Amino acid sequence: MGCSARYCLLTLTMCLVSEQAFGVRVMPKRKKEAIGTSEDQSTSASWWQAGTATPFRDTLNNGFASTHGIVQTHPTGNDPFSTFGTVDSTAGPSSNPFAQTSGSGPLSGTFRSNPLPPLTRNGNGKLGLKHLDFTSSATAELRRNSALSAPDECARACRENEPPRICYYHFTLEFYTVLGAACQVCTPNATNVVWSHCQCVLADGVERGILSTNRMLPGPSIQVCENDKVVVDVENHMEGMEVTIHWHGIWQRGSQYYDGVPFVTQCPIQQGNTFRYQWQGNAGTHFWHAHTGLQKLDGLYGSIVVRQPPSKDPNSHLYDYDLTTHVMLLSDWLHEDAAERYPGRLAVNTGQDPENVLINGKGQFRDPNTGFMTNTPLEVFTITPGRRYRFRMINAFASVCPAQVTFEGHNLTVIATDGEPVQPVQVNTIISFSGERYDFVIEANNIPGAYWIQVRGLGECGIKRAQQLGILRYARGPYQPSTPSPTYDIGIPQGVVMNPLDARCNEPRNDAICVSQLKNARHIDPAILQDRPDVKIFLPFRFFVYRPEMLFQPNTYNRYLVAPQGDHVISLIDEISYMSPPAPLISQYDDINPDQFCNGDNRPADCGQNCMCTHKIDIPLNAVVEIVLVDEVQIVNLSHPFHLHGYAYNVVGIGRSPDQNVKKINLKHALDLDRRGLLERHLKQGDLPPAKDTIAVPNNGYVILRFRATNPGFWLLHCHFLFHIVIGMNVVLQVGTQADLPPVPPNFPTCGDHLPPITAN
Ligand SMILES: CC(=O)NCCc1ccc(O)c(O)c1
Repeated sequence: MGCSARYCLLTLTMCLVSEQAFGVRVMPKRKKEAIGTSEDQSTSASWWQAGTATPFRDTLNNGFASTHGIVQTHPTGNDPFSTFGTVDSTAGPSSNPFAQTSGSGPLSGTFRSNPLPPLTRNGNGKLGLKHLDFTSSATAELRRNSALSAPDECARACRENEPPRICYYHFTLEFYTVLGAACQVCTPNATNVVWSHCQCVLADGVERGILSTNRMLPGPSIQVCENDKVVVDVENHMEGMEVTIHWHGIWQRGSQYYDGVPFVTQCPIQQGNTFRYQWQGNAGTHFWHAHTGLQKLDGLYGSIVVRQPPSKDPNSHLYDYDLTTHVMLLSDWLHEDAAERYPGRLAVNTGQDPENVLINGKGQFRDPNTGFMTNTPLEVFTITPGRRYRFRMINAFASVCPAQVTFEGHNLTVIATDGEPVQPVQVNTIISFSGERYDFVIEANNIPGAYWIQVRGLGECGIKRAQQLGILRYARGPYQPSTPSPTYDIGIPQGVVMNPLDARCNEPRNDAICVSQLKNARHIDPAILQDRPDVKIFLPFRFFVYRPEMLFQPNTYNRYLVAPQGDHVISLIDEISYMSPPAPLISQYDDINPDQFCNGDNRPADCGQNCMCTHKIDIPLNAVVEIVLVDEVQIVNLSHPFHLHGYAYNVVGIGRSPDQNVKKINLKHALDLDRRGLLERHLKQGDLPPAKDTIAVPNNGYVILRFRATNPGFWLLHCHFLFHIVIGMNVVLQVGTQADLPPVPPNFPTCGDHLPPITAN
């Protein structure tokens, strides 16, 4: 019964499963013993009942999810409904459920003996040792080195004068499965942070192969305090695959070689190898993801939260809680490997638009053909009446769809974007693009109950009407919202929108707020606002559309993407399509043939319309840099989000052509507008352009960014849409020279071509 070729209705699957892994429902008491968690566990039995979208538990009151603990910014308040109490200096070890197994306090700086959940029993009632095997390498490292702190010790309230920690993580990357056999052993019961108690990945209830980190989706969350050192051992067990991990939003000052860009800052990590990343985090909401190939879209991502003492956050007075569980990672989701969509097909499953959207890896899916809906758990965020909560939203989409987030019955006060604080603005809906983060405060000031959270995929996602729901639940209130579930077409009213798609940013309006209208909550280097920057770079970008006869000429093998309408395209920035060099710029610069490099001023001879080379622009250290990104994409209605590694830049202007006669903006027109002083720049005394590291260039428009190039390195600037990266929408900014960079650590892996002389027998 029940299983179509492509997916199983979870109800049926889980009914089967429950017979094997029983106890969950039939013998709740034994289940309780077996899993050794809080009594609330038994409620989880109800979630697979057919036909309902009942979320089965709340993320605050669960057992092992307590690795999340609770991080509170103001140690005076106590959340009366939290099971584990709040983390504050007076709470001592008991605030940390793992710490209960030992005697030393959380500030001792030494690793305590038992970082693992208690041993579990398997279905036969025997002790299952699986968990020990699973985390053995992490455990071993932590045991060996007493200077290291475990992930749950690092996810804490931050205070001034506390010594920094060294926070250790071990990521095991594997091929894995949604609804795999692990789901016969257990059902996940929480938003897991670092180690999942249960290795069953449910996603949206549709079976598929994925790539996973520690058998979790999303992968582990890294939550630390500013000045902590983060150490992540990435162990690659994806057969036949290489990988790098990029720490999106982390500036990597002094650790430039750990930025995770293949062939720019490192050789990719080979199968069977472990690569140790070490960095110190700048404060804010960030995330990590694979930067190689299409792996991110198959599941290799997770959140990063770098907290500060409240005294250092200009908006800390606006919220009472900054919980480890109130991270909201949005991802788009396919029901097949991403590689099925690249270079792309002409007949079935065309284009690159996702089937679904996930919130923290959770969601449900409605089969458009049968109308059946899976009933996997939705994400639930629990709040207490009267309190104000900081939410940290991460757009980890890979496709071109913007994500629109709306909370039923609650305003959102935006207080930060891409990790950088802004002066608070109140909105009802946030539209975000791949790579962006928005932090907002929600006050639990409505009638205690359960409220819908709606995340709609816009743009191309409108074709499949991809959306996902979550629940904002008042503690001790009902689990199920009283209103009908919002649909794609009849959703929660959007109200005032952060980041409107029309990008009308330079006129008064009360229905929307553009990013360029946000005000930085921090001081701005006056040099940023000077009339003339030291370096000014116009970067137009577009697609090149191949004629098939050109693309499929015998003995040529140019890359391409089959776009939704069937065009075969590559990406161009300043008429160049980025190609990776054969070895990393940062560690093996001299191994690279200088002819490999190019830029607008140095185009290789006879480089045609599809010019492919390693696009690199040199920038003097400490220069004030202005970049004008100009959307030259014809026809399609896309806004491309550009991400810069190594920096947060100031967004000094967003706009479209003021010239009514111009149908399509291009480089020539943008240069002309600039000469006439008609490009929008907020550089007046007292202007406070917000700092970001990812910004959408409006369709048929431009964005102007500025930064002072104080961080030397090789920094990728690129469209964050995954399929645009692989067809070349990237450029490397080389800031300073090799002499300005720290040397790579000893035995840094090397790679490159192997082309020895051909020997005759
Ligand atoms: C004429 C033209 O520029 N065609 C490109 C269309 C395109 C390319 C890539 C995408 O991801 C997409 O959605 C659409």
